Amino acid sequence: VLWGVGRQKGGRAVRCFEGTTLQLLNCWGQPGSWYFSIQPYCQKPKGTPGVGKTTLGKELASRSGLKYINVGDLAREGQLYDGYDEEYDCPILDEDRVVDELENQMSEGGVIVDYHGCDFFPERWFHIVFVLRADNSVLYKRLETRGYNEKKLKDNIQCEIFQVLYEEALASYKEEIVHQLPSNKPEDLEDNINQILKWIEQWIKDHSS
Ligand SMILES: Nc1ncnc2c1ncn2[C@@H]1O[C@H](COP(=O)(O)OP(=O)(O)OP(=O)(O)O)[C@@H](O)[C@H]1O
Repeated sequence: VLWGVGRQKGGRAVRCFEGTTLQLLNCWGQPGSWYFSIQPYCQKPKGTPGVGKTTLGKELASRSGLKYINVGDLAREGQLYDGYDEEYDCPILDEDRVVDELENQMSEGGVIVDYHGCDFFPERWFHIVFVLRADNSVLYKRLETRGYNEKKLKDNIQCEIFQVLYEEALASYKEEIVHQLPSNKPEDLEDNINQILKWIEQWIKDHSS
C-alpha cells in the first residue's frame, strides 16, 4: 500500500491514500467530464459540459497528490473513436477501448477520472462519484462563450435540466457513493475541494488499520 503526501495548501499538508479512486462527472448539471473548449467527442450529449470538472479535477489533483485523467484527452491522443456523429459533428467514443486503456491505472488506484458520462465504466473502479451541477443561466453563459451552435447549446442545457448525468450516475453506482456538488462560483470550487479533501482524509483513516 502506498501513501502520498499532497502539496501544502492553506496551512495544512494533505495526505492522500494512493489507493483512493474518485470520479468527477461533469453533468457533473451533473457530473461530467473535464475537458476544454473544444468538445472532442460527444455522441448524443449524456452529461453537461462546462460545469467545471476540469477546473476542479486539476486543482484537486494538485492538492491531493492523486493523478488526474481526462478521458476526453485520452481518447483524442489515442484516437479511441468508433466512427463520427454527423448530427453532433464529433467523433464517437470507443468505450471498450477507453476501458481497456484505463484498466491498469484504475487497478492501481489513486486516480481522479474526468468525464461527462459514466455508464460504461466498471463499477468496481470508483470509491466515490461527484456530479457537478451548475445553474442553467451560468451554464448557458459558459457554453455560449465556447461558441456552441444553437442545437448543441440547447441539448446540453436540457441535459442539465433533466439531470441526465446524475440519473446515469445513480443507475451506475451505489446511491451512497454518488454526491452532487454546486459549481456556479469560485467559492463553490474552494468548498468542493475542501469537502473532497476531507473525504480523502476520512477514507485514509477508515482504511489505515
Ligand atoms: N466554480 C466555478 N466558478 C466559476 N467558474 C467556474 C467554476 N468552475 C469552472 N468554472 C469556469 O467554467 C468554465 C468551464 O469549466 P471547465 O472547463 O472546468 O468545465 P468542464 O466541466 O470540464 O467542461 P467539459 O466537460 O467541456 O470539459 C471555465 O471557464 C472555468 O473557468
